[in-house]
Amino acid sequence: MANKTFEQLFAELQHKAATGDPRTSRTAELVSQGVHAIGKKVVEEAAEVWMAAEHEGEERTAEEISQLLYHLQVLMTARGISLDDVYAHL
Ligand SMILES: N=c1c2ncn([C@@H]3O[C@H](COP(=O)(O)OP(=O)(O)OP(=O)(O)O)[C@@H](O)[C@H]3O)c2ncn1[C@@H]1O[C@H](COP(=O)(O)O)[C@@H](O)[C@H]1O
Repeated sequence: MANKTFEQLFAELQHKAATGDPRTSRTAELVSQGVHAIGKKVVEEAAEVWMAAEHEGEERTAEEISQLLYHLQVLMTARGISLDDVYAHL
């Protein structure tokens, strides 16, 4: 049961990055920290996906994947890359 789709999350993050308060929005906080800090989170979350897939269950792995997808979307937002920009390469 999904809380939201990939596209819905991306739209929410665009709004948070533009209007969110870094004190209350994780997205606004990360975007204010910049691409370098967000990139480190992407690498960290990717490693956690790998470890979960190899050593933990499906639910834990899915949770880690959701965190990686979130941080990738934050990186896209910070760089001004749209979903269509990415879909064009799929
Ligand atoms: N999907 C997510 C999401 N996934 C992961 N995270 C963040 O990523 C963290 C998980 O990474 P870590 O375990 O490394 O957390 P941490 O150790 O506290 O991170 P550090 O500060 O130490 O780097 C979580 O604690 C969240 O802060 C997310 N933060 C927000 N969202 C969604 O994004 C939308 C906008 O959220 P806000 O910008 O916070 O309003 C909402 O729909 C949220 O549900």
